[in-house]
Amino acid sequence: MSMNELPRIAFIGGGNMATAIIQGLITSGAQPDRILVAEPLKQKRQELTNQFGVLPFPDASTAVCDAGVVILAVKPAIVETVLSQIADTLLPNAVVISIAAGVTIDAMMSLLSASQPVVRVMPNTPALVAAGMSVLCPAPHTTDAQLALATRILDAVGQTATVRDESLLDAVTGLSGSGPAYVFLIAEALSDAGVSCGLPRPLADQLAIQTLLGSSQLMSQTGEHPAVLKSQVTSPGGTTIAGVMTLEQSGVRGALMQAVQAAWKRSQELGAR
Ligand SMILES: NC(=O)C1=CN([C@@H]2O[C@H](COP(=O)(O)OP(=O)(O)OC[C@H]3O[C@@H](n4cnc5c(N)ncnc54)[C@H](OP(=O)(O)O)[C@@H]3O)[C@@H](O)[C@H]2O)C=CC1
Ligand SMILES: O=C(O)[C@@H]1CCC=N1
Repeated sequence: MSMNELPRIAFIGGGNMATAIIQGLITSGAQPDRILVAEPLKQKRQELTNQFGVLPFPDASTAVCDAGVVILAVKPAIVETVLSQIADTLLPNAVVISIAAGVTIDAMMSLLSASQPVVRVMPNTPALVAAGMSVLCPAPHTTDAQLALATRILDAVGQTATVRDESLLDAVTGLSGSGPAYVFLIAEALSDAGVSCGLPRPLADQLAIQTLLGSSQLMSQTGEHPAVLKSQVTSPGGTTIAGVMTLEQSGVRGALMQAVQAAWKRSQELGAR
């Protein structure tokens, strides 16, 4: 299926994640006039239309009436309100994709007809530059073809993986969903460190960002384990092992593990509400 053959896609909510996915779809060749966006804020609707040529709607129920895919990209707390708004106008075969953290398939199904295809997805913001990571979990009654359609949409903005055990999505949220924030925090800290050692800020920013990017590409392209690549940087008695030792002494590994676990638990709490 080429991008031009995708069904009409309605986004409910035109915020950060919706913008990232829309950008990826259009870059991959999707037709802007087959993408509909329901967004209450007039200025945001206008910006999306001006930037991408997508069709703007002030309310969700009109946007979904002839959409084959509906992507729920609103805050978790209002997913159920939106589902109640669209339940009557949704096409029976429209694939409902929710990217909301912690909103379970059961919670969604309680507001939809029992045969409505549903896929829950956890994406991340690098989708904006087609380097996202999205993990999909289909509802048990969703067909392979419907899952393949959802996968195709998310493939446009980066890599995809599928899990069948929905509870794993909380861990996915803690790692790849929230993970970009941890990486940005690390980049900021590395740049600050460079400045503290006398580097001008623009150069420190460039070094921090390119070091993270280059190291990620090296891991991804060689397929080598991070521990092997780390050992290639650490010369015996050299500079790197001195830096690594202070990171170990400050418990950086434990801190990162605790961060992922805290986000995992928060996702479980959101799902239990
Ligand atoms: N940001 C991220 O990194 C990730 C986010 N997610 C999930 O994606 C979802 C969206 O997050 P994000 O894009 O960051 O949030 P945003 O706040 O940027 O986007 C949500 C948008 O929905 C709009 N909205 C509110 N009510 C309605 C409604 N009734 N109908 C249509 N649109 C409405 C909001 O408008 P207004 O501003 O006027 O309220 C806002 O523009 C969340 O559920 C989050 O859990 C998942 C993975 C990663
Ligand atoms: O912080 C959040 O709740 C959302 C979900 C994952 C990333 N952002």
